Amino acid sequence: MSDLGTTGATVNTAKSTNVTGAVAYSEPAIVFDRVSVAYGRGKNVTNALVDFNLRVAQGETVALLGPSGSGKSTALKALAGFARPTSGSVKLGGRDVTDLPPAKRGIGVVVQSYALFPHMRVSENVAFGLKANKVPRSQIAGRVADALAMVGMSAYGKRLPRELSGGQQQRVAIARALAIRPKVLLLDEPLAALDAALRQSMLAELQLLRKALPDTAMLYVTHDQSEALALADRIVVMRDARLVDVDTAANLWQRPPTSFTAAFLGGANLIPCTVGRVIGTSALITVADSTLNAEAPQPEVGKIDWAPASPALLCVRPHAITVGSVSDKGALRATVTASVWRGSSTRLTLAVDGLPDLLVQADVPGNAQYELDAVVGVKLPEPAGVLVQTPGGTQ
Ligand SMILES: Nc1ncnc2c1ncn2[C@@H]1O[C@H](COP(=O)(O)OP(=O)(O)OP(=O)(O)O)[C@@H](O)[C@H]1O
Repeated sequence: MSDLGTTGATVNTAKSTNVTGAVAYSEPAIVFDRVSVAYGRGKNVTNALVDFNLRVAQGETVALLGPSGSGKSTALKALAGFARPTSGSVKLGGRDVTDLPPAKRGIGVVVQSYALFPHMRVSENVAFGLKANKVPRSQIAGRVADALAMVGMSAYGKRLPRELSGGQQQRVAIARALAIRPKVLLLDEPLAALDAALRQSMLAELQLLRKALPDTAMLYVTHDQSEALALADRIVVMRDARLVDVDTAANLWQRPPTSFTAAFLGGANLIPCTVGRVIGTSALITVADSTLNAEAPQPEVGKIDWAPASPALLCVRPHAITVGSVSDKGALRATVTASVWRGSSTRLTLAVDGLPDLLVQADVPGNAQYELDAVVGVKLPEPAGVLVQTPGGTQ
């Protein structure tokens, strides 16, 4: 497990230079300190979050990414005050808020089913938080108009929530949270209710917003990796109530620390291989009797022993695989077991000779016409991919 989430002093603490030129370190905007949350009691207890550590710097966007039920929303609820930790603490701007009621935490929250005030018009809903936060009356109309424009809802200010579609209501909820320009903004699957085109434009809006509010920390729950990749400075990958990995999107993508993250982020192929000679961060490996080069990464903290003759997994993205003739130099012989056209590419599922119990996924450009059971040649890139430890780290 990567523990960058617990080493926030070096990774997450915002640094600024004050007027005297001295470097000042400010408190992280968000701290989870060994937070656990359990629902129910006795035999019916669900450990929804276990020993969760994370620091989010001021102005940083962190995405919580993981499969359904992995504890993402629970982490967010613990911070917002909607779920009480059974142990551990949460801090906002250095202040322990574990025992504060939600309304006193001063954070903007958008959840998937956020209920707007049904009797208030859209503009009144958005203005509500501004009034509660004592924004001068003269600024309210302008701030409401700005917030509605950000979510493409300028024309709907006079409507009641029941006169809007679900997606439109959610956009108003986002506008309402944004209008108060909170230091911490929590978003739980905020785009899930929107159709694909709207989701894209809202993603772009949220990116702009991120730039427009450089001091606001955002914690963004999603199970959609493309949202996490588009928005987050860092991604937390969660599984079974625990943090599995945390790092920048680029690092998690290029050098996944765990097989779970490799598979979850981008659906990588994890091909069993045997490690040979390792020099620095390069390794010779054997895959189905072929000897190939691979990257043997080292984490920033700790060290992986890529021991010679030990088993490992070779992480190869589907788009990095080339499919051609079986007679191509260095090609592995494979049989096409499925072919699905996806518009700009075709996803081939391949049974590769010498790799039993594994189907390799390859994305080839365009609408490639391959017959089922066709024999093809599969070439891995150079280097062939990145080594990932087998689950449990057995070497
Ligand atoms: N109020 C509750 N009472 C009992 N169990 C709950 C409650 N809320 C969540 N859980 C359970 O806690 C676990 C974590 O749920 P959580 O909603 O945090 O997951 P998630 O990763 O956000 O999932 P999703 O992506 O489906 O929203 C799940 O097993 C869920 O069934």
